[in-house]
Amino acid sequence: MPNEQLRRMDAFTFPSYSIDFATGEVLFDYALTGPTGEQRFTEVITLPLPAEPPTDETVATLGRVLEVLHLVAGVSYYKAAAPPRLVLPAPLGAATVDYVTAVYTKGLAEYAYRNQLPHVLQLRPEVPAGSPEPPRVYDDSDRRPLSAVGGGKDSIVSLEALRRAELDPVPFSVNPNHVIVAVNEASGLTPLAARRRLDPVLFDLNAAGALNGHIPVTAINSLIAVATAVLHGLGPVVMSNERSASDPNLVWDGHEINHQWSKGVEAEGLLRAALAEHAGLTEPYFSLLRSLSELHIARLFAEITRYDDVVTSCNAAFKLRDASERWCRNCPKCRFVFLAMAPFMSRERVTHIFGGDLLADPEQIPGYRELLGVDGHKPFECVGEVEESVVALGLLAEQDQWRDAPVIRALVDAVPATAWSAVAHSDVFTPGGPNHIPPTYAKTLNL
Ligand SMILES: CC(=O)N[C@H]1[C@@H](OP(=O)(O)OP(=O)(O)OC[C@H]2O[C@@H](n3ccc(=O)[nH]c3=O)[C@H](O)[C@@H]2O)O[C@H](CO)[C@@H](O)[C@@H]1O[C@H](C)C(=O)N[C@@H](C)C(=O)N[C@@H](CCC(=O)O)C(=O)O
Ligand SMILES: Nc1ncnc2c1ncn2[C@@H]1O[C@H](COP(=O)(O)OP(=O)(O)OP(=O)(O)O)[C@@H](O)[C@H]1O
Repeated sequence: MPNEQLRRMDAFTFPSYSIDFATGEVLFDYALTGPTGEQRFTEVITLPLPAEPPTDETVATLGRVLEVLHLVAGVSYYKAAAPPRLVLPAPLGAATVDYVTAVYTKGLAEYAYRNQLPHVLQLRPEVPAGSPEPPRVYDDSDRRPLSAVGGGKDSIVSLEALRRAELDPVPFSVNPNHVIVAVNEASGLTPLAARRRLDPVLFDLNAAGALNGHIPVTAINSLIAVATAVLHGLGPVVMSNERSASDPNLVWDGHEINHQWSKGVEAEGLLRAALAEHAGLTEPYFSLLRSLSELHIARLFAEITRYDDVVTSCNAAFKLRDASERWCRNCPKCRFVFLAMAPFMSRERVTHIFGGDLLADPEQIPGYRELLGVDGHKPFECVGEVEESVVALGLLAEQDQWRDAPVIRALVDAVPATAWSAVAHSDVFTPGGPNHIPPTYAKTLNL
């Protein structure tokens, strides 16, 4: 569909979805519609099948989870035209409407900001009248946890904490790439995997200049994980989203713009409420690391050595095409994670993990100045707060292995005195903040 026709679409709809229990394939249909025609999309999500066919009760609960996933996964296709109307297919409860509304507004806020589409932040879905059947209650709280694995340090910390607490975690990933496969192999655990196949039409539309941008992919991964846990009779989905994921990058048009919104505690609470209301799940989903800063997580990761040859957080390694092998060593994520790990391990070890020494590369100084709050705003990446970067730099400046490094000296001189005094009493290593961690799990981190 030509781009100018796409831009005249005035509604986004969810025509249907279906699941084939012989293959695990779930087909989600979407449509951009308008006076000049419609553009259809189909996303195929393939869930791993359990050894035994699911019971009718499980099928019913799974169906409810898939109804929410159908709505949330639509963001990938909605963003191609950003029509003013979001027309939902069936009645929903208030909590579920709240979650879907937040996904399409707060979850797409960075996309709206970068494309200057303020109406997206005001989207209110059109919900058919009526109330859905109340779901059966499904208490999964005491079953084996499904531990989401993204290939980076955070989920490794969680997986090892769950293993150490003998909670017998099952690693799970969506579209596990070479990094995630390597991390799972290093763990020695047997993982579960789901597949997502985006409609190739979207790539054609992108190539023809369709609107594009950041989406709340963690919301999609999370619901696929919950669906997998229900289908396999497993317990809570354990995520590894840190405290700072809840903090916005900036405010635009009166709205917080948060690159990581669907990793934040607000998204976590809204999803839990929607799953309780629509699917009857009592303890479906939480982040084990919610009360920790990225720097604290990096310190916990430094105690684990079996993943040094595989751990990778760089987003370049997760592109669908032309992915990098591991760390690109020239992006905000690489810069931040290197800075966060360096204080807690030898310079040789962190250089080995990254395949190079970012703090020996003067070309990284401009990017580090952004992370330290000296220039610009916090990058639109999954990076820690400015305070965390300043604390990490301060720790390095006191270490013999780093104190005289030219890049460290340049950065220490660039950070203003006000920033140093602000972190003098930092709580970066003090767990805190709202979280939904069940008591059984809270003690697994041995904090
Ligand atoms: C890996 C990455 O950063 N991808 C973003 C990038 O996509 P790009 O075009 O460079 O390549 P691909 O990832 O191969 O995607 C090709 C196009 O496909 C569409 N698409 C892809 C995945 C999906 O779930 N939905 C999609 O619509 C999209 O149009 C792509 O252009 O730039 C894109 C445009 O800005 C982003 O949409 C891609 O973001 C991915 C969904 C992605 O996986 N991003 C994660 C690295 C990410 O953003 N992680 C955040 C989590 C934030 C959250 O709240 O969930 C983080 O680490 O903080
Ligand atoms: N492909 C995926 N499948 C399932 N869960 C994922 C996937 N990618 C990321 N996640 C989960 O989403 C959350 C956010 O991902 P993120 O990339 O921040 O985590 P990570 O890769 O474990 O750590 P890091 O922040 O060091 O990259 C984490 O809980 C992670 O486990």
